[in-house]
Amino acid sequence: MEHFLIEGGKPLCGTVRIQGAKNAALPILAATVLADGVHELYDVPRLSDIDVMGCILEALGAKVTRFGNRVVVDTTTLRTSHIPDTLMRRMRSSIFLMGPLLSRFQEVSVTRPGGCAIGARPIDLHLKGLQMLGAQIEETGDLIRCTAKRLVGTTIRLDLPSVGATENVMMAAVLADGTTVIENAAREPEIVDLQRYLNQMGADIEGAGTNTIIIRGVKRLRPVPYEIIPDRIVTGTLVAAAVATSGEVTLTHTIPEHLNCMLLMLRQAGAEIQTDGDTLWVRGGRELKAVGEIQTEPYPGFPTDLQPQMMSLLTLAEGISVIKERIFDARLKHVDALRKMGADLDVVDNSVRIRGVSALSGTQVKATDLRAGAALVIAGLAAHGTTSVYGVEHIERGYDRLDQMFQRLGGRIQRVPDQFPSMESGTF
Ligand SMILES: CC(=O)N[C@H]1[C@@H](OP(=O)(O)OP(=O)(O)OC[C@H]2O[C@@H](n3ccc(=O)[nH]c3=O)[C@H](O)[C@@H]2O)O[C@H](CO)[C@@H](O)[C@@H]1O
Ligand SMILES: C=C(OP(=O)(O)O)C(=O)O
Repeated sequence: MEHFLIEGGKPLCGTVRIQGAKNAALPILAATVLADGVHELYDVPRLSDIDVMGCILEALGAKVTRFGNRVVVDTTTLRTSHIPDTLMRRMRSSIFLMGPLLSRFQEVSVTRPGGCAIGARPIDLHLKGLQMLGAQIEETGDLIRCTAKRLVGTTIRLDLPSVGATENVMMAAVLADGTTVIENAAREPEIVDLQRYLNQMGADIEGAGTNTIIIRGVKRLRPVPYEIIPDRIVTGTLVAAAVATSGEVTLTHTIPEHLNCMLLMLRQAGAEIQTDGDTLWVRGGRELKAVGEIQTEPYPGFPTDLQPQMMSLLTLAEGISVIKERIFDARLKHVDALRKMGADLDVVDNSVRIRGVSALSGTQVKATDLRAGAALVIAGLAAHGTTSVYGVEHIERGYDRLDQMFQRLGGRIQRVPDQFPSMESGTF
C-alpha cells in the first residue's frame, strides 16, 4: 500500500489541464451496451472506478481497450446480463448498467452496488423507475432480477432528483415503445452529457439540464465517437487547493459555469477568479474570510462532492462559516482528520461550524472516502510541516494521478510505500 507524503506551506502555481469527468464517463460507458458495435470514447480519465466499469463490461462479454485517454468498447460480443456480486460491490456506478442491460437483454440480474461510505444509498428510485417502464422485479436474497419483454414509455415522477436514477431511467427508456417523461429529474451537467451522447447515437431526448426530461423511444442506436466533458469536481478541487495555499493557478479544459455556485463562495472568501472560454484563473488572497452558511444541494446548488474540499479551505478563513451536508447522511468523516490537523470544527447533526484558524499542522491522517481524501490533501498542501495521507485507493477512484497534478503546480507531494502496514488498520 502507498500513501501521499506532503510537505505543506508552498503556494500552488502554474497551469493544469482538467481530466474528463468520472461521473459523465461512467454512465456513458454503461450506455455503450445499448448499441452493438465498436464505441470510441475520448478523454476517459484513468481511475479505478473506470477500470472497474471496464472489468464489468468484460465480464458481460464486451472487449475493452485503453489507448491513453481513449477507451474502445466492442459490444458485439456481449453475451450475458448478469453482473457478478464481487464487481457490483466495488462501486456505486455498477448500478448504471441496470437500465441499459434490461433494454438490451430484456432481463438483468445484479446485487446491491457498493461505493464510498458516505451514508445510506438506496436504489429504490432506480427500481421504481424501471418498474414503471414495465419491468418485473424479483428479489431473492441479495439477488435482484429484473425482466421486461417490452419496456413502455410513461411519466415517472422521482421522489427526489437522484442523479443515478435519472440516468438509469433515461438509458432504459431510450429504446422503449412510446414516450417517457421524467419529472423532478436531476439537472447535473453529467446528465446533459449523457443526453448529448445518446442523441448522437440516434436517441430522441430533450430537457436534460431542466427538471423535466422527455425521451421518445427509438428503434435502434449506433456507436459514435464521443468526448467526455471536463470534470467539474476536479476543477473545484484544484481551485480550492489554489486558494487554500494562497497560490495562483490556471486551469484549462474547464466549463467554468458548472462551478458558478462554488466560484461565488470563493470570491466572497477573498479569492480572485477570472474565466475566459474554457480557461479558469484563480488567485488566493492572503487573508481568507469566512463565507456564512453553505448548504449542499442538487445542481445548480453547492455540490456535495466539493463539500469536504471547501471545508478544508474554510478551516483557514477568518471568522465563522457553517457547512450543512444535505445530500448524504454520513459525509462528514473528514472532520476528525481536519481536527487532528488543528482545525476548529463543531458538528451538530449534519452541520459543521468552522471557526477559522491561522494555520493547520501536518500529521498522519486517513482518507475515508474519495472527496474526504482530496480534502485532506488540500489541507496537507496548506499546512505547516509534513502530512501523510493514507487511503490513497479512495482518492484514485476519482482523481487521475492527483500527486502528479499537484506536482505540476509546484506542490511538494509524493506517493510513497507504507512503512508500517498497521497504519492501514486503525491507528488513526
Ligand atoms: C457516479 C455519480 O454520478 N455519482 C454522483 C451521483 O451519485 P448518485 O447518483 O448515487 O446520487 P443520487 O443523486 O442518486 O443521491 C442523492 C440522494 O438521493 C438518495 N437516493 C438515491 C437513489 C435512490 O434510489 N434512492 C435515494 O434515496 C441518496 O441516498 C442520496 O441521499 O450524484 C451524487 C449527488 O450529486 C454525487 O455525490 C455522486 O458523485
Ligand atoms: C460520491 C462520489 O461518487 P460515487 O457516486 O461514484 O460513489 C463522488 O464522486 O464524490
